[in-house]
Amino acid sequence: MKKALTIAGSDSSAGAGIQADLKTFAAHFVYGVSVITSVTAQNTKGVIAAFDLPKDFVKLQLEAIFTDIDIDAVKIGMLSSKEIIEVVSCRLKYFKARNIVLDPVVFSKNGFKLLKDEAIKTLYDELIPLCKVITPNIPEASLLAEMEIKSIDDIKLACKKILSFGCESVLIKGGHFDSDDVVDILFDGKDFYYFKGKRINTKNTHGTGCTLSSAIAANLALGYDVPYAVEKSKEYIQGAIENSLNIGLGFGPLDHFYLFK
Ligand SMILES: Nc1ncnc2c1ncn2[C@@H]1O[C@H](COP(=O)(O)OP(=O)(O)OP(=O)(O)O)[C@@H](O)[C@H]1O
Ligand SMILES: Cc1ncc(CO)c(N)n1
Repeated sequence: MKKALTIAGSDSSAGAGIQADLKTFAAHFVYGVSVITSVTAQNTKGVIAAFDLPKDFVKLQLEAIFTDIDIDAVKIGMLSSKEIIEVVSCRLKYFKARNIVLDPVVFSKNGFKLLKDEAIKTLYDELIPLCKVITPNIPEASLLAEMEIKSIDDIKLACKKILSFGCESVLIKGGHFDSDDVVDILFDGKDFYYFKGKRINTKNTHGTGCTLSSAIAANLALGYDVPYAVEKSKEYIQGAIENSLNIGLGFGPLDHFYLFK
C-alpha cells in the first residue's frame, strides 16, 4: 500500500487541516500518517485560536515517521511559524522526502492568520525549493509573487514569479475569482495547464484547499505525474464540493467519501 504524510494543523471541526487530509488519503486508498504543527480551536464559523507545538516536538514526530515508514508523498499545510518551517525543511532534506506538495496556508476563511508575517521569507528560502508542487489560492499567490492578481494573465505572471523561488511546479487555484467557471492554472516552467470546473453555489467549502492538496499528494504517491495527479484531484474536489455536508452553522465540510455512496 502507498503511504502519504500530512504535516499540518489540527482542525477540531475536521473540515480542514490534518483531519481533512487523512480522510482524503483514505478515500484514495493511500495509508495516511500525520505530523501535527499546531492545534486550532475551530468550527465551521472559523478559527478561534491556535496553539503551536514546540518545534522540537514537531521534529520528534518527523523522526518517528521517517525512521520507520517509507513515505511516497508529503502534503504540507499550516506551518504557523518560522521555527516550524525551519525544522520541517531541515528534516525533509535530511530524510530525502519525495513528492512534496505545499499548500502555503496563510489565512483561514474567517481571516485568522495561520502563518506569521515574519515566516514568509523562510518559506521562500528553505521550503519552496524542496517542493514538487505548490498550491496557493489567489490571495496567497498575490502575497508570494508580490503583485495584484485580477486576470488570467496576472495568474500566469504570478506562476512564473513563484516558480523562480525554486519549486518544480505551481498550481494557482481560482476559487476566489468571481466567475462561473473555476479555473486552476498549473505551470511547470514549460507549459501552462488549465483545469476547469463549474462553480458550485454552496457555502459548504470548508477545507477545499487542504483537500485538493492532499488529493494531489495521494495521486503522486500512487505514481501519477503532476498534470494527471492535478486533473484527478480537480475531479475529486468538484464531486466533494457538489456533495458537501450541511454540518454546523457556518461553512460546512466536504464529503470526502461521496464516491463510495
Ligand atoms: N464554489 C466552488 N465551486 C467549484 N470549485 C471550487 C469552488 N470553490 C473552490 N473550488 C475549487 O476548490 C479547490 C480549492 O480552491 P480554493 O481557491 O477554495 O482554495 P483555498 O482558498 O486554499 O481553500 P481554503 O479556504 O480551504 O484555504 C480548487 O480546485 C478550486 O477551483
Ligand atoms: C488547521 C487548518 N489548516 C488549514 C486551514 C485552511 O483551510 C484551516 N482552516 N485550518
